[in-house]
Amino acid sequence: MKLQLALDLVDINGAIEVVKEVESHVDVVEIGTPVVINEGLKAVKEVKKAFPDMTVLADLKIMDAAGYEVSQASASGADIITILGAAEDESIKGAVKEAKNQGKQILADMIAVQDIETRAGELDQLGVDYICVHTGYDLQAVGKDSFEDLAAIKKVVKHAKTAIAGGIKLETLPEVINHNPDLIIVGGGITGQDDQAAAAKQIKELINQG
Ligand SMILES: O=C([C@H](O)CO)[C@H](O)[C@H](O)COP(=O)(O)O
Repeated sequence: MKLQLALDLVDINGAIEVVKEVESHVDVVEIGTPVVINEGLKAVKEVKKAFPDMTVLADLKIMDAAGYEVSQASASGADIITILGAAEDESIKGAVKEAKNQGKQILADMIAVQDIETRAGELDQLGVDYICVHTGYDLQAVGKDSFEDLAAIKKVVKHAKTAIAGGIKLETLPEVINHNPDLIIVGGGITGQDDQAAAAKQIKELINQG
């Protein structure tokens, strides 16, 4: 199980400062959708330039023009790029093809997918590298989580790695770990803490203990 730090509510300098604090405890750094909306792919480029050995994920949540958008994120230094699981199969295929050409990976985000199990099976066949169950901010606000969805996709996914995101904190981490996803994505559970390095360290230690 790997740990991905999601950076959503920072600017480029803020992102670099957070990564400096926590880099030895995280495996992947996510440039979150709000950061890309505010700063563009320059945010991906600058973070990758500052931390060339770090795996950087660009959370573009692609819905269309997938091959082109993957090519642009890849040129900016992203190692993993996200597409919405709800996108058309043609878009998924375009993203996977371009990522393979560039030696990059695709994470399909299942946010707002209704039939999670069926779609996860299809995405697995379409060749995405990760399938991520995700309770976004707006559903977190009404008390939802993604544990059942993770169990559902683990039943059908044969090739892709599994991931979970959305409101994961130290208190909910044991339940996440019990489900054994390949990638655990934590944003506010680290960035919202007074001591971000200590929070990341504690989370990583728990993950390593399995
Ligand atoms: O993808 C995310 C969200 O849609 C905003 O872009 C977050 O990165 C993801 O939910 C992880 O962040 P936390 O929920 O704060 O852990």
